[in-house]
Amino acid sequence: MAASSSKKKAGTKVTKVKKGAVSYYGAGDTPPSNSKPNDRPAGVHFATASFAVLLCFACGVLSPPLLHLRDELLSSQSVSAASGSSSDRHSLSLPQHVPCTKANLDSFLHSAPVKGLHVVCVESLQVDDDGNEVPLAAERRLETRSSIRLTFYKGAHAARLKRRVNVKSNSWEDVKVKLVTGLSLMPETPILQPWALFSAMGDRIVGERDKLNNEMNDRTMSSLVSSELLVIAEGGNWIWPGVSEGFRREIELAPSTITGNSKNVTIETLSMKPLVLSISGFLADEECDYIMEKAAPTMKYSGVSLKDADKGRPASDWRTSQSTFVAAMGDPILRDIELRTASLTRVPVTHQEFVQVLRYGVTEKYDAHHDFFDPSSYRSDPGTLQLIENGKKNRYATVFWYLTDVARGGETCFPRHGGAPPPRDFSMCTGLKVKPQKGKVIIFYSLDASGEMDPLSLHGACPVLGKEDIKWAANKWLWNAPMSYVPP
Ligand SMILES: O=C(O)CCC(=O)C(=O)O
Ligand SMILES: [Fe+2]
Repeated sequence: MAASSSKKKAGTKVTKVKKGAVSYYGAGDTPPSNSKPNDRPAGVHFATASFAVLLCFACGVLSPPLLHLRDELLSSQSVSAASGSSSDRHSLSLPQHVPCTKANLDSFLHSAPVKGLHVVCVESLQVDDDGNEVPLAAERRLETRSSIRLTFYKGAHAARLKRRVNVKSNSWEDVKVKLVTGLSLMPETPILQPWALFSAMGDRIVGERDKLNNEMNDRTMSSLVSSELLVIAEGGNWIWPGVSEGFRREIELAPSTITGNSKNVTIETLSMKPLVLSISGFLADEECDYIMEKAAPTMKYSGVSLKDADKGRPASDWRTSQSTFVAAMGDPILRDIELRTASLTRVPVTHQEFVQVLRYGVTEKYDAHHDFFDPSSYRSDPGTLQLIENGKKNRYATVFWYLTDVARGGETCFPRHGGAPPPRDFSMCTGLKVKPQKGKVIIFYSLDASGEMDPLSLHGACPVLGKEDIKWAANKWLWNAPMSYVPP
């Protein structure tokens, strides 16, 4: 990765996209009739926690989400090439240049279309001596251009048939019209978030609803051109393209707020359907020990947030583990991990719930469920419906932290792996099984790239089998929009 400043910033590298190979950038249902992930008792904790988070932001105890700023990179190429238009030159920071080479495209394109995910390449064109529009050499892409050429890979699909259009103006609104028509982008609705456009590194550049003044327009256009390879997520939040099972992508995380060091991690695709990614060594052993120690005094047998059809049933019908929510306020270690989680997912820290720590003793488990809130299951629960704004807001992804190794059992299972039908018995531990490993985290997406609930994200915790084993883990739930508090 090329960076113009000596200060290292978060980024990703991709070169090739071979199954199982690390890649580098050249220069990234429900149980029987359904419990829902969040405990009713824990639902109260959840709401209180969210309120506290909001209060904290309001009073400035926590820093605002600087993730995207922090992730912005000035590539040496973009800087040395910024000799053209004044708007380009005056850009404060531009995303890292990820050229649309075959190797880089291979790290973003899939063998089958992905709903709601698109890749767009942006080329600068200039009129040559014969009056023909020709692409500008990469190092001159920020210079005055006659137009830009957009190449669409709808559904992030590596199809041979790709669409190209030219845009003559330097106006984001004109580019937007081409994107909307070329990719059939769905507009924001009362139950759908606006779409957003990202650099290949997951930096949000602009969104459907953003209103840009002239300066912002110029900066946005420079960002599009300097990035070259762009990603659009119709749900409005970054999602790491899975590419294929076994695909590995190395990314650099934002520096730690405690040590100032940044580290590289490898994101491995465990499953495409549902999308499950695994990151070993994300948490240090000492951090895992610290979280368990901090959570231990308040651990209680977990509840579940009952769906309409399950009212009156005990939580232990589905879940026999203990849990507690832990706030990060005034806790630099937890706060550092939250920011690292935001850097890993490229989803702002404002979208996070407090971490929910879990403990399973021998035989304890959690039957298959979804982490999202399906509005159709909460028709008699106005509190939940209000919280999720009738479905517009929802849990987007789970970053699941494994705090201990478990010798036997205790896997996280995904019974619908590969698109399998819903299991007949939700307590059966079937499908993809992820073994707990201290410090490892997995990311699974409850909503797909289009922002819709993904029924295949059904998952559960297999019973712990070893007599000596205790499984400690934690849910870090990320929402598709900033958290807000709705009084019960
Ligand atoms: O413990 C696990 O592996 C999964 C737990 C889970 O899905 C949850 O708490 O929502
Ligand atoms: Fe879950």
